[in-house]
Amino acid sequence: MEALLHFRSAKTPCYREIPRNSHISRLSSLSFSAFPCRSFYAAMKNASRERWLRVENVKKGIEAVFEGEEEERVTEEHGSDAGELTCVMKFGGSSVASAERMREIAQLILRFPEENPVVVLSAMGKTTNNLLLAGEEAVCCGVSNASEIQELGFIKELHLRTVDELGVDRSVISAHLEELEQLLKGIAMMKELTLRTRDYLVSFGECMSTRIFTAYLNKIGVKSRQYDAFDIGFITTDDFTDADILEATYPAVAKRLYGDWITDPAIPVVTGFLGKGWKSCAITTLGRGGSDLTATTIGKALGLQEIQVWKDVDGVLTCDPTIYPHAEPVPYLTFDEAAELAYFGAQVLHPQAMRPAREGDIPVRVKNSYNPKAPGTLITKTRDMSKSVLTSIVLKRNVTMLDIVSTRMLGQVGFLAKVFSIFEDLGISVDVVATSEVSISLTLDPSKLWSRELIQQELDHVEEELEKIALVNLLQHRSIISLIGNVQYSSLILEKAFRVLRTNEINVQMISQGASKVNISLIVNDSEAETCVKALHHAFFESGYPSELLILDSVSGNGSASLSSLE
Ligand SMILES: Nc1ncnc2c1ncn2[C@@H]1O[C@H](COP(=O)(O)OP(=O)(O)O)[C@@H](O)[C@H]1O
Ligand SMILES: N[C@@H](CC(=O)OP(=O)(O)O)C(=O)O
Repeated sequence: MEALLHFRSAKTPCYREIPRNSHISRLSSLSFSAFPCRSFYAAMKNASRERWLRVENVKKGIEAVFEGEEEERVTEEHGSDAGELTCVMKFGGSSVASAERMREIAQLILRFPEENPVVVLSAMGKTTNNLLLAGEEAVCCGVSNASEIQELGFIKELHLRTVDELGVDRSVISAHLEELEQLLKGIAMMKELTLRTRDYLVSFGECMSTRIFTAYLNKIGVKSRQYDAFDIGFITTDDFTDADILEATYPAVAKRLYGDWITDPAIPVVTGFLGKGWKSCAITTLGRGGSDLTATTIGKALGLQEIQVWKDVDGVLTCDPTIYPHAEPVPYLTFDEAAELAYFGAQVLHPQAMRPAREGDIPVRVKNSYNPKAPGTLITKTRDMSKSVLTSIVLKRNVTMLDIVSTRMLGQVGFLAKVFSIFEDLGISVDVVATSEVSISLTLDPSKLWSRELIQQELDHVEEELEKIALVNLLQHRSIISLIGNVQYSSLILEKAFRVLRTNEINVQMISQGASKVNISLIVNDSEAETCVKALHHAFFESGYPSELLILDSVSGNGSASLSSLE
C-alpha cells in the first residue's frame, strides 16, 4: 500500500494516507477539518476530472500533495481573488438586539477589511425566550386566540421595526412571520408542545435575524449569503433542545461553505444554535447559548485562524458580573479552564463550545461588541500558568446533593460501580463527587433535570433505586462554587478560601478537587452562596496586590510558600 495523499498544515499537522488506486470518492469522505481549504477544493475540483495533481500553498506553510502519473500545480492565482475565509465572528442576542446594534456590528465587520469572516448570529435580543413563552401560551390559549399571543406581537413588532429601520425589504422575513403564526395555531390546536416542536419554534429567531442582517450587509455593499445551519450539514443527535453535533458535520459544512466561497465569494451569515437530527431530519437546537458551539464547529470544520465570540461584556470575567459588579476581565485562559468555567455555570460560554476549538487548536477570542477596543479574553491550548493562581470564581445554584452510605460492611467490592450504574440507567449526569470507602457524596447536574422538567419524579426515582443498596440523604438547594485556577497551588487556594469562609461563618458541605487540574469545587447552601462568592472575589482579586505574584515571590524567596502573602 503506497501513501499517495498527504495534507499537511503547519498549524495543525495532519496527514491522511490513501492507497494509489483510490478514487476521488474516498477523498471526499476525508475529514476536512485541518486542511487548507481553498487549495484542497482546488485539488478536489481537478481531481474529480480523474487526474492526479499536486497542490501547494507554501507561502502559508501549508501543503497538500496528491501525486500521480500526471502532475499539475495549483497555486493561489487559480482561486478567486477574494482571499480566504479567515475567522468566525459570532454575535450573541445582545449584539443583534436592534437595528442600531446590527448597524454597529456591520461596521465592526467592515473595520477589518483584511478579514473574510464567517458570521454566526443568535436570535435578536430576547427572541428565543419570547418564542418559548409564546409556545407555552399557545398550548392553553385556544386556536382563535393564538394570533393575539402577546409574545408573538413582541416578536413581530421587533423584527418588522428592525427591517424598516435598516431599510431592507419586509419580504426577507414575512414568510417566516406567517409560518410562525401558523405554527402557534397548530400548537394551540394540538394543545401540546413537544420538544421537537419547541426546537422548530425557537429556530424562527435565528432564521430571521440572519436573513435581516444578510439583507442589510448586501444593501450596504458587503456581499453576503444567508445559511440555515440545518441545511448546510449541521448534523446532530436527535436529542431535541440539547442536541450534540455529530462528526459528519465537519466535512459537510466545510464542503458547502468553501464550495460556495470558491465559486461565488460572499460573506456567509449562518444561523447559530440550530442543527438537523440525523434520524428525524427535524430541526434540533444545541442547548441554550448554543450559537457559541456553532461558531467553534465552523472554526474547526474550516480550519480557520481564529474564532471570535462577541458578547456584551469585556471578555470572560473573574466572576459573574450580575452577582458581583467588580468582576474584572481575564486576559488569557486555556481551553480546559474555559470549558470548566462554562460547565460549572458561567453563562458567558456554552459548555460544549470549547471542544471543537480544542480539537482544531483554534484560538477563541471573547470580545465585547459594545466596547470593541477592550482586549477581551484569548483562549488557547496552553498559556503561561507559572504566575497564575486563581482565574475565576463560578457559581452554580440550585444543585441537588446526595449523601449515599453503603448499608454493607467496609470494603464491599463494587459499591461505587453499582451507584454509578443507577445514575447511568436513569440517564442522570453527576457533577461533583467525593468518596470514602463506604460513602459517596455527589451533586446532580441540574440542567439535565430541568430540561426534562421531571425534577421531583426523577429524584424520587433516584432515591428509590439507591435505597436498595444504601442509606440515602437527599439535600436540595445547594450551590457549587468552583474555583478555576492553577491547582498546583491548591493548598494556598484552599487555605485562603477556607479562611474567608470561616470569617463569614459559612460551612462547606463537600469539597472536590477532581482529575481536572483547573478546578476546586466547594458545596455550600444556596442561601450563603452569593455572600461567599463576593467574599472570595474580594479576597482573591481585590486585596490590593496581585496575589499571583506574591505567591511566586514567597515561593522563590525562601523555598517555602508563605500564606501571609495571600492574606
Ligand atoms: N464569568 C463570567 N464572565 C463574563 N460574563 C459572565 C460570566 N458569568 C456570567 N456571565 C454573563 O454572561 C453574559 C454574556 O453571555 P451571553 O448572554 O450568552 O452573551 P450573548 O447572548 O451575547 O452570547 C454576561 O452579560 C454576563 O452577565
Ligand atoms: N438564541 C439562543 C442561542 C444563543 O446562543 O443565544 P445567545 O448567543 O444570545 O446566548 C438562546 O437564546 O439560547
